[in-house]
Amino acid sequence: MTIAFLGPAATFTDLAVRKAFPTEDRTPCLTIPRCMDLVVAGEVDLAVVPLENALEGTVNLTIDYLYHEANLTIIGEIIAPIQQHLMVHPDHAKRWKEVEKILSHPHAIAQCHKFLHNQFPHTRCEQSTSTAAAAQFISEHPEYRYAAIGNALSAESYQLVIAKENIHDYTFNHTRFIILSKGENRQIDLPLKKTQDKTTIMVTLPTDNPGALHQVLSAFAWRHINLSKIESRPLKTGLGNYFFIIDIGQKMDEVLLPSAFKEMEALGCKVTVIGSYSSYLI
Ligand SMILES: O=C(O)C(=O)Cc1ccccc1
Repeated sequence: MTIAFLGPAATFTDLAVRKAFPTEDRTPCLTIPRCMDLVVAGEVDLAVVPLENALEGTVNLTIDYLYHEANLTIIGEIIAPIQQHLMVHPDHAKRWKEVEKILSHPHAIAQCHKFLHNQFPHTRCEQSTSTAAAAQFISEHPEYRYAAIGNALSAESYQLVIAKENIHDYTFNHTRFIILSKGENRQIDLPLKKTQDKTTIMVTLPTDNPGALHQVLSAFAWRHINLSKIESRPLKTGLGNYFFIIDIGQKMDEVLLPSAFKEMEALGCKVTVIGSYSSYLI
């Protein structure tokens, strides 16, 4: 089996893939959409992409590409702890406080916002395609006095020195990664701790039915179905037009969830199940 992930080697996504699929082949990709495209095209079996971070929230690109472009199924979820470190080229290890620029993935920069604001108030941050891409750039360009933010494996893989450990602003820093597959739901069993079952749906509301969102929530509430997340994203058809992503705290069944979805469709909602899967913790 081959698994696409946001590369290069040693990203946080790569760490999750190595833990979840220790013996499978891995294909690094430059972007999250590229990971999904490879699954759609049948060039790889699965993709693992970040979906949500505890500090920074949803990875909008992942949700939006899933809704608008890539018809894929979520077959599993991996929740991984995230520790961000500041790293520099060994040539600059002693004078790391004088770096001129800090590179990283936008989510990693956002997770360290307070640290950067307090310790590097005059240093520019620049987005890179991933944390490991930032580390790789720094490794290949000792002539620049730059730093990268990323994990310990990327420091080791690209021969960088960790100048400051654990620079993320809040201790409880976790990221949810989803495992995507083409076609029907397929069962996977990962060598990790299984924590809960989930079903994720995407819902659009009717435009001519005031109170529809309340009624959607009622369809779950009176059945005692637990929701762990609801979020709106723009439909990209005009201001005020949204779709909703809803995480339900149980697997798809024969009766309860189908009856809730039928009730929502009777209100004029469009309901798409994008996965019913187990969540695993690293
Ligand atoms: O850039 C990476 O290493 C990624 O895998 C994306 C990411 C960035 C920050 C936190 C979690 C995942």
